[in-house]
Amino acid sequence: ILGGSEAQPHLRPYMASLQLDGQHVCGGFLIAEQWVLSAAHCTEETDGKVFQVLLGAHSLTQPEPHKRLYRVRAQIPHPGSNIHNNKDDLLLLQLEEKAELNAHVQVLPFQREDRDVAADTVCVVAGWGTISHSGRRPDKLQEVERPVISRDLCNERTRHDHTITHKMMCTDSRRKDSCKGDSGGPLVCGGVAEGVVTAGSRVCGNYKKPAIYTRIAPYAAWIDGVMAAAAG
Ligand SMILES: O=C(O)c1[nH]c2ccc(F)cc2c1NC(=O)[C@H]1C[C@@H]1c1ccccc1
Repeated sequence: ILGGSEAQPHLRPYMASLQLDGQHVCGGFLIAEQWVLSAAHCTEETDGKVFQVLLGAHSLTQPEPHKRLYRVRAQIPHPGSNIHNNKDDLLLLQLEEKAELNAHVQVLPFQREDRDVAADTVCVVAGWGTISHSGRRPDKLQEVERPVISRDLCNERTRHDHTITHKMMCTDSRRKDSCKGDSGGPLVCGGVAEGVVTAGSRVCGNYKKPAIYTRIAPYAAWIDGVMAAAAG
């Protein structure tokens, strides 16, 4: 997160850190007791290794009550996701067991109504991603408020040049922005997850390259289907 501030500890109890060998790779968030939603690109370059999911954390390194690392039973990227673009950039992770819910570990509801969030709506994005252009990594969860920008503005030639589909949304990236390592985390508007930070590599903090999120509502049926099928 560029230009943000340290989150109030455990006030975003849905936040997840996707880790490989104890290292934070991407964000994610709890959408059900046994399910975390993140971004499919985060599984690139992991040569088939399976993530572990840290829940209940504020600091990535310090011992904290209710902080717990969960094994992942299954990682399911959206079938339409691919390495060439940001399309369908979603990843579902089934935890080995149901997460123990408490004040520090809670599910975040996601938007099911497929309607664009109005431009200028102020949303919040949080994560343990880079906090400086030099790539400094925070130990504690960061957050920043960002206004939604219209798809038309985001699709202008000098911005994302008509690559933003109706299943994506954008926020202003002037100075304050999500960045590498924040991918997979939720864009929260009015207490509901409306988007997931896309994990395609992109410059951060440059107003000419707005942040891109996968809208969640268009994928509600896919998410429900995967969770129902796995429940058996
Ligand atoms: O965050 C992303 O957009 C993104 N997309 C990817 C694709 C492949 C892939 F193997 C990883 C990623 C990845 N995350 C990262 O590189 C994370 C490791 C870096 C990081 C940044 C800040 C703080 C801690 C760690």
